[in-house]
Amino acid sequence: MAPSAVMAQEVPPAAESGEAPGDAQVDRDAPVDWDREFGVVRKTRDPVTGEIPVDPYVQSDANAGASPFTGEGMARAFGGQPGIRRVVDRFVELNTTDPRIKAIFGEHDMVRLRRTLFEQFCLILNAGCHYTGRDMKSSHKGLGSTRADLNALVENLQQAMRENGVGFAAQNRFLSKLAPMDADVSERGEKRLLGKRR
Ligand code: HEM
Repeated sequence: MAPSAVMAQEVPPAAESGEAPGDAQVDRDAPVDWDREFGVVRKTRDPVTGEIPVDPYVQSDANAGASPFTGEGMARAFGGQPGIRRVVDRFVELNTTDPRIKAIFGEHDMVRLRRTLFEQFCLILNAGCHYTGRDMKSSHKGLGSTRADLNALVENLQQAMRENGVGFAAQNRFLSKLAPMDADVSERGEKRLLGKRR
């Protein structure tokens, strides 16, 4: 085959200057793309919702992990949807600034959490919503949260409800809906260490 212009370009000019073959093509000052080197895939936020996409799952109200109250009493005690929104936003704020548990929330999508928590609370309180989030077991899998973390989170929820004028009886009724979820949202690390089971 006759030498072409392309083949002529492939002969490294550095060959005559003593550089190793191929060195001419390596830009030693170019920044290294470490994500590519380590195969890290970064998900970008949806430009409309601001949320980071999650793997596909089947949506169902059953994923909320508790059946709704009947009647309007609980929704009213929380101040309807606007009141539930205030409780959820404050609850998320407390959790993400609480030195005991903020590290667990650090790398996660708080835009999505605020939306799905609102839907979950609103559904359970019978305030007119559907829950579109994941079930409690799969969404908390691998977080490594313990019973102590759950206790801290419940204290924060109590504070958020108290600050937003939810009466004590309604607070306790709501917490009694969440309590059975404990095995799905936390691991019993300390209990196991102590050799005890609840
Ligand atoms: C009964 C108690 C709890 C309830 C009702 C609850 C509720 C929820 C809901 C609705 C979601 C969103 C699911 C989705 O994205 O589809 C979620 C996610 C999350 N929860 Fe909880 N949770 C509870 C306990 C906890 C505890 C104890 C911790 C840690 C201290 C925790 C940390 C998180 C984190 C970090 C996420 C985001 C997970 C992700 O982005 O993949 N949760 N939780």
